[in-house]
Amino acid sequence: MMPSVPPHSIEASPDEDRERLLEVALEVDVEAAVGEPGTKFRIRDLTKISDSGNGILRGISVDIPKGLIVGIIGPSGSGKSTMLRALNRLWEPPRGTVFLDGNDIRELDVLSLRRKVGMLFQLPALFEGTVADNIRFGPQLRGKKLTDNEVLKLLTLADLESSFMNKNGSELSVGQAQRVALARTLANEPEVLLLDEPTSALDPISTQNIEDVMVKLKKNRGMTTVIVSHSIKQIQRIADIVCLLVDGEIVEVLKPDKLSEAKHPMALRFLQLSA
Ligand SMILES: Nc1ncnc2c1ncn2[C@@H]1O[C@H](COP(=O)(O)OP(=O)(O)OP(=O)(O)O)[C@@H](O)[C@H]1O
Repeated sequence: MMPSVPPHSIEASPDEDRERLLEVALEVDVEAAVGEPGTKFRIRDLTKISDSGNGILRGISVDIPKGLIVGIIGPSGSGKSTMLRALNRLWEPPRGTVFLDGNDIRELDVLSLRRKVGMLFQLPALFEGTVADNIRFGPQLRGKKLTDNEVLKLLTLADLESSFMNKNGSELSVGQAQRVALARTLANEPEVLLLDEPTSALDPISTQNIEDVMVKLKKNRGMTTVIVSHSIKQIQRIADIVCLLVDGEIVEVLKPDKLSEAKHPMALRFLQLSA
């Protein structure tokens, strides 16, 4: 069933001028957007009501294009994490509301989904053991043992030196541990990264390292990334599109350099106070 509200939508194709596509952006009609090859996630009328009857997500409809970085910003408690967690079923969205490459994620095997759609949280939680043990963990579950060389490649990808390989997780700073968590996620060869305030506990240099990796992954691997951040500056540095979430609703979808053109009063107030 089509939602009554047209989804915010943007499409991307590696063969076409991305800037032009971003300009066209938004407000593409549902019919045209559904199943388009440039769409990674299709979200339709995603709703969550709390046990006490409050709307946590109120009919979110948006398309997440392939190969771009999508930022989600909004006031505390607006539903950003809940929306993000729906995308890999850390919270189970209702059937018929979230589609990955056109497939309802509720119909997919949840473990395969989470391999394809990796997630990083605000604070990295490493398993006991060495950095290499952590990175090998995911592939090992599928019966694949990563060689030292493969582990090194993942470390490099996450901007860590080879000397980290045999360090124990407990010896690392939060910023280094976050990059190991990223390498561990990348070991599963995800197509999408979900990042929930991944740098809010990091210093500016570690933050920049993680941001650089995100941008490199987009450029070199066509990674689709959805990042929740409280930092509008961060979103402006790395995102291609930004969704403004207020009180469980996406009230604006804009290019990051057009944030000042937001019209929704709450969104405007939030942007002014966060600037
Ligand atoms: N399982 C739940 N049961 C009841 N209420 C919940 C549940 N999960 C989240 N909430 C409520 O839903 C609202 C949205 O929470 P969420 O964590 O998604 O917001 P957020 O925008 O990510 O907030 P923040 O920026 O503070 O992290 C909040 O009011 C929260 O208290």
